[in-house]
Amino acid sequence: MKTTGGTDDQKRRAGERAAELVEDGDVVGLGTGSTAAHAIRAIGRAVDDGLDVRGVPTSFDSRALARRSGIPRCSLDEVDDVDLAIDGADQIDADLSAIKGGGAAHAREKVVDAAADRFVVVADPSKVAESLSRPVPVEVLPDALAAVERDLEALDGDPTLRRAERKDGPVVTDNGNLLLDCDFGVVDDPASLSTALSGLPGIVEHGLFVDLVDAVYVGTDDGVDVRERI
Ligand SMILES: O=C(CO)[C@H](O)[C@H](O)COP(=O)(O)O
Repeated sequence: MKTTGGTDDQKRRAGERAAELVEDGDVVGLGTGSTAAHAIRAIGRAVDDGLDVRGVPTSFDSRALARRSGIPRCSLDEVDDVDLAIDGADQIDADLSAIKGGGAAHAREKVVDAAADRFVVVADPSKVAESLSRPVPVEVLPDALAAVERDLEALDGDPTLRRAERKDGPVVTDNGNLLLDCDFGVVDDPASLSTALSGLPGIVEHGLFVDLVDAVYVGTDDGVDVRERI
């Protein structure tokens, strides 16, 4: 379910510009995916140069990259506050609602990103859309799979179990759960759908991020377009 429309240079520009927002003493949410990885590497270089930060990883991969980049790490329950979170997205609309979870990490991402005083999405231009229309990743307790599939269909969704690429069987998240990618077509009202999904028993977390994003940094071929929540 990864989206790969943008170039690595576009992603790098977005990630590196967002990393410049990090200030000495900050606690920073470290997002997941190829664009957030550029931010993590840039923060690591700043740590080498003396910046004092702690990173709260959002996934196994972002924790490993933070370690390799030399960023001191902590968990959310060890800090009173997250100053800034930098994370990628699979699609982002004109109101800065986003779909996340292409890397199956949206449950922890939502907890960390929502805890941040400021949440900045880093993206390439292929992620920007007028309306959300990609399938929404839904993390599900394994025992609840069939019941959640039925509930999603009742919401006019078309769920597909995400399968692993390099093994037979389903994707298992960092939290030991399964993933349904649920196609709702064009999502006319992300807030209502988000509320409906959050109310379904067996759903651990879904990938609709509504009213959470403060700014989007879109890396282009020659710079970075910044969109701030108004
Ligand atoms: O939500 C995510 C992981 O769960 C990622 O942030 C999202 O998939 C974007 O990844 P990339 O920057 O590699 O396109």
